[in-house]
Amino acid sequence: MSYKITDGAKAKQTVLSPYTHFFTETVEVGRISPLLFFEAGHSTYNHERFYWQNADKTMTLVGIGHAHILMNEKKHGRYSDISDKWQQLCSKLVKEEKDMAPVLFGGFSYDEQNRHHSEWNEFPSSYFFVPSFQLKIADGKTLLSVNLITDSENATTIFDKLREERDRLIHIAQVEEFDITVKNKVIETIERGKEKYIEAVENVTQQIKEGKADKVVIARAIELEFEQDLAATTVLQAITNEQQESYHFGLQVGTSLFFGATPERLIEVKDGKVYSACVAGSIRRGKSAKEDRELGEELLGDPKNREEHQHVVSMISKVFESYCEDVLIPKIPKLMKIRDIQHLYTSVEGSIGQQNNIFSFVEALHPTPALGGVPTTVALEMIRKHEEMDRGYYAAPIGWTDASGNGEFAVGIRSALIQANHAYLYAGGGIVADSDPNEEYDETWVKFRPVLRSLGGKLNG
Ligand SMILES: C=C(O[C@@H]1C=C(C(=O)O)C=C[C@H]1O)C(=O)O
Ligand SMILES: [Mg+2]
Repeated sequence: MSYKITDGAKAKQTVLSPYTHFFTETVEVGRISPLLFFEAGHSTYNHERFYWQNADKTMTLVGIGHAHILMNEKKHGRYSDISDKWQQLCSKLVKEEKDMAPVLFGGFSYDEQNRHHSEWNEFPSSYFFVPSFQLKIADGKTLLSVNLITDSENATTIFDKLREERDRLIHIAQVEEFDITVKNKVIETIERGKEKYIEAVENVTQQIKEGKADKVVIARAIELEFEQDLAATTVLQAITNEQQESYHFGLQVGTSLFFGATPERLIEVKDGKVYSACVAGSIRRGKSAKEDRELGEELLGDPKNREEHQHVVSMISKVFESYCEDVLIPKIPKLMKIRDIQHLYTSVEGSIGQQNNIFSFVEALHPTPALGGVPTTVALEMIRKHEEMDRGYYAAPIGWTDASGNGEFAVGIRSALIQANHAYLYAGGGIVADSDPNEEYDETWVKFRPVLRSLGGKLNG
């Protein structure tokens, strides 16, 4: 058996047998740039990598190679399926290490009941993997782990080879140069179904006025074609420089890369505490500090945006009230200012109840009314009917968990999918009774900006 166990999303998952063991070894190393480590995996593990950095930069994770893939195409029970499989894997851990560092990284599609033939064909309903080589920068330490999940009798020999490979990757990351000056050249920008989008917003607004729903988030996509194929590391490098105060993520599935810079946390579990965030309601940044402050005040006092926001607060509060103790949610939103946009923001925290793990929170929360609507089921029906696209992993949970149950999922907005020389960008907005289609259209352009700029595209709107 070689240490490259699988090949892309279509590969078989290793079958767990009574003889399967999950071997892991973590060493502390000198400083390594996470992006250079990601790049070091380029030639051998081109389609088997992930990148993650949380918004306050206290957790950076890079994964290279597939030690094990967990995925499913389930319409029901997909969260507990991944959770159970991860628990099973963890029960195979050979517990020689003090520090159980291995993580499971991946995501879920937005709507498992609304998949079309689209650019998302390579993405299953759920897709996670344990990387063979994992870089984790947290608590002032740079840790490198090697993970091997196997029932082979030759595990020791395989693991020795993996250690050699680890050293080779570290060496490349520390020594080789990486050209960050590459400029992508856009040769075409296609707005997909602009009229359809406007119509969808009008239609949904009308139905909200008729009392059929309170809020529905409608999204659209633009497609860019480039002169040359895009390189994953270059794209990630650009996005991390774009929007500093956000989560930066990249997930390779098949030949695609899903990446973005999202300001929105879905759920974090950390040592018995849980955190979420309500991010909804938007206005642009001002050209001067004064105008910026005025726009912020306008947003805080605007009934339409406050309504968009309050729906999110109510729903997340309900989930926290029933899943947690010591729930803490401020009564009034604050402003979250990021490079191109200001949002209304309310923090949410609680203490985790015993029965619940991170996947039960993901299941209970996704989609919040920030990306779905109120009532959720009605909103999802309207999205399926009017949006007429496959959101894929856009607006969906993406993140990681570890063997001790800690982890974090962000909402995959301000994001795009990349395939060869094409990029597909997605953005939407919360529609309520007072929404105006043209203003919503403009708001999506502001939300396209960070990803668009990182790819070298032209900014409209
Ligand atoms: C739908 C998106 O963002 C969501 C919609 C917002 C709004 O309409 O004000 C704000 C933040 C997010 O909850 C997106 O970025 O695509
Ligand atoms: Mg909005």
